[in-house]
Amino acid sequence: MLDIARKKLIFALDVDCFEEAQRWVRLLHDQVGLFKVGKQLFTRCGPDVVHMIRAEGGEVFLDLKYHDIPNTVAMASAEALRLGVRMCNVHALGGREMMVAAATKVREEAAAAGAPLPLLLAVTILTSSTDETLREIGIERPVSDMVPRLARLARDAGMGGVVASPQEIALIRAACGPEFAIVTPGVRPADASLDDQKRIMTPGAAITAGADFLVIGRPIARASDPVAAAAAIVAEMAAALES
Ligand SMILES: O=c1ccn([C@@H]2O[C@H](COP(=O)(O)O)[C@@H](O)[C@H]2O)c(=O)[nH]1
Repeated sequence: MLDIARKKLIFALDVDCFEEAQRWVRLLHDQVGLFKVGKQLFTRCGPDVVHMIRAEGGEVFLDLKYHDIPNTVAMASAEALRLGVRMCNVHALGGREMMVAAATKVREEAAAAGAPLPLLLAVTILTSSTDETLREIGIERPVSDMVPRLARLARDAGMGGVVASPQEIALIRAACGPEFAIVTPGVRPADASLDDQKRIMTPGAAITAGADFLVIGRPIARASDPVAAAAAIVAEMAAALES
């Protein structure tokens, strides 16, 4: 069960230099299933960091959350495919036409190249957001309405899953069924700092709720012993999978 749990843990590589990213990959390679490359590291290091992780034997979630006109997002998603990432994502708030364009382009390009299809994810509502955040930008519906609504839109547009808080897993499963992938940041061990995360759950509770993958960064990166912190999270996930 520990192996299954480990494969579900994604470490957020939120660092600002290539060498530090490589140190983390080497340190945590046996503890986690994937490494997430986000805006900070990709803006600093570009595709080289993705190539490095793959050369080290790791798999990559390219978390660039594309949100632009449909053609731009489709072309950017095709570039993500060419990098050989296992997962990449767009913002569901970019709308149906944008998601259809991305999903269609990635499928066509993967088929033409004989390349494996990455898991295309749509970010629903960021885990740092609350109902109040939505009201501030003119969205009167609560997070608990918006997340399943965006998840359904993403599924119908051809996305393979969503990024959401573990708090919304039951709503997403009811809207989109058991096969639709749910990747959850906003995960905090019971004694960890929440940082800027607002809609959180513990690793065990997220697994029990049905998360397919957990994204965790600072609780591991800022621990005095990151390997032990990752191992403790994996053990908590494994215990939840067993029960
Ligand atoms: O809704 C979202 C979408 C993406 N993220 C990303 O996940 C990690 C979380 O890191 P922690 O240090 O564990 O908070 C981070 O890279 C975010 O960009 C998210 O948190 N919420």
